[in-house]
Amino acid sequence: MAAPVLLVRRPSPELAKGLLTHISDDRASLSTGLASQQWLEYTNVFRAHGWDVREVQAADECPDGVFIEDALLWLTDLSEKADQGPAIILMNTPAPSRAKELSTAQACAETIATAHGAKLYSLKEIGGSEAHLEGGDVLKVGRVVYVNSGGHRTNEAGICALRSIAERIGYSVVGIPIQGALHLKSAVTALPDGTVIGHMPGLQAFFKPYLQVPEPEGVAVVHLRPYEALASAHDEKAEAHLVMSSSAPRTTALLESLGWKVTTTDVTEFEKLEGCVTCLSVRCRPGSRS
Ligand SMILES: CN(C)C(=N)NCCC[C@H](N)C(=O)O
Repeated sequence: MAAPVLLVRRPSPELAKGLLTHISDDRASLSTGLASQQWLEYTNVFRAHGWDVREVQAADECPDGVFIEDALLWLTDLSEKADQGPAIILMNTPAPSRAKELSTAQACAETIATAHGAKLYSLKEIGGSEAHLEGGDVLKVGRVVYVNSGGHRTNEAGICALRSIAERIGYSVVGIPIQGALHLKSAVTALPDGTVIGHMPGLQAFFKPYLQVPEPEGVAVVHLRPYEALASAHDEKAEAHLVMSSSAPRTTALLESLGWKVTTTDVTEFEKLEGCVTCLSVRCRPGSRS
């Protein structure tokens, strides 16, 4: 894989009919025109940093189709010999209005798997039709894959199916019981040095090191670094450039004060649907500084 691949799907014209679970309903103010502009600017941040941005086939009949992270999961091979190759896993959502997203996501996953020597898995084939998992419920921190065991989009059968894949390529899978947030990555993500960041109370019990951030929108960061690397305290901060929402200026200032390079981007229209900067893409990274 020459350049890392960013899988994205453009927003549906029906975006304002997207699902809401835990936040107040401001969908009436949502502008699909502004959402399209924000989505394009989001993809341009990655293009500007050497990512190969690939569009998954549009799914205009799927209001939440832009949240492609929930449909596909990429796991770089972090096993000792790295002889298995990466895995790209088709998720299995329990949300009826999102089920139709999976067919076009699968078509893209097949293309990526062929082009990049990845093994394609279907969660449903491994765990059965009642095994549910969405990519928003998965947070990779080095060789640990944290999965939400307290939500309603992922269940135990889904976690077991994921574990049967992930352990083969060097990961351990740890369930975290998140309550009161849609996905695991609605509550926490991680800095390149392995520090987990969150905003809701009570999360520090699950993660070490942990950093409380001042805004809920500040929880989500994506690393612009083009390769997967084991989280380490010695990560070159200048190299580990982060993308985050413009809706969290105090968190941006906090992370910059700690030496992290941050690029902010507007995702307000997606935040109205409980989305964030991680949901809008699948980051397919090669395994090392290749
Ligand atoms: C990290 N997050 C939150 C995600 N990966 N997905 C957001 C999905 C939002 C959509 N309206 C829904 O309710 O499915």
